[in-house]
Amino acid sequence: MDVSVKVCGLRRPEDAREAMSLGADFGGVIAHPASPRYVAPGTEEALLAEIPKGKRVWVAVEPDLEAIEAAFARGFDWVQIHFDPSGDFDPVSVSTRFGASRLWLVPRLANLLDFNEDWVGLAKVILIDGFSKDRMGGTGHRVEGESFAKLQNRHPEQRFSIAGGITPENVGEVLRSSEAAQIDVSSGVESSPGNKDASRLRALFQAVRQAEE
Ligand SMILES: O=C(O)c1ccccc1N[C@@H]1O[C@H](COP(=O)(O)O)[C@@H](O)[C@H]1O
Repeated sequence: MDVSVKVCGLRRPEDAREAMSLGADFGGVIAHPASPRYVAPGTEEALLAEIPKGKRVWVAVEPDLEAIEAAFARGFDWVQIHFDPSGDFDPVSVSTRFGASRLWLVPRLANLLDFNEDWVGLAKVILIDGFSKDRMGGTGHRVEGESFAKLQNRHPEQRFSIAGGITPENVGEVLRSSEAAQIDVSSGVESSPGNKDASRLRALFQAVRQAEE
């Protein structure tokens, strides 16, 4: 099976160029100020020049509607929203306003059993990321592959992506256990937070292609 790969947390144009040349399906740009991978809205021009149209994902934590609108206006194709399901953020109103086809949703879940069936269909992709009680994303924490596979099998009509601590070394096992068709990778291909490592990127894509055979 072909696996879609998003390389997230791109900050440097040369990292985006390398990821795209290796076959990344999506490039993610983080708009969360607390992240070491933060790229301020409006300063993404050089980065976007290296990510072809159709592959540009803007990643934010509970953004307001105006910020989402502005990200689309700057040339992003997709908006990936991390949110806390126990808080005030309403994924239904965002999906209604912008349409599910342009959204990726990332509910912050300590336990996949807390997945709310009502989220199915609200977004093109629902991303399952590793949980941390202190952080909203980019945690480096793993998701249990078998639990992800069960969730995907319960909702075959919804595309899911798995994230959290995926590295060149563990991606084969992640793909086997989760049966995921889409993965999201960030800290596992970095030399330091926010800086991608070209050799780790190459190793990641090589391992993915091997797993696809
Ligand atoms: O990377 C961040 O700092 C970040 C901050 C806020 C929201 C999302 C963030 N990153 C997302 O988390 C996944 C997994 O990262 P990792 O591989 O565990 O480091 C990453 O792909 C982004 O989508």
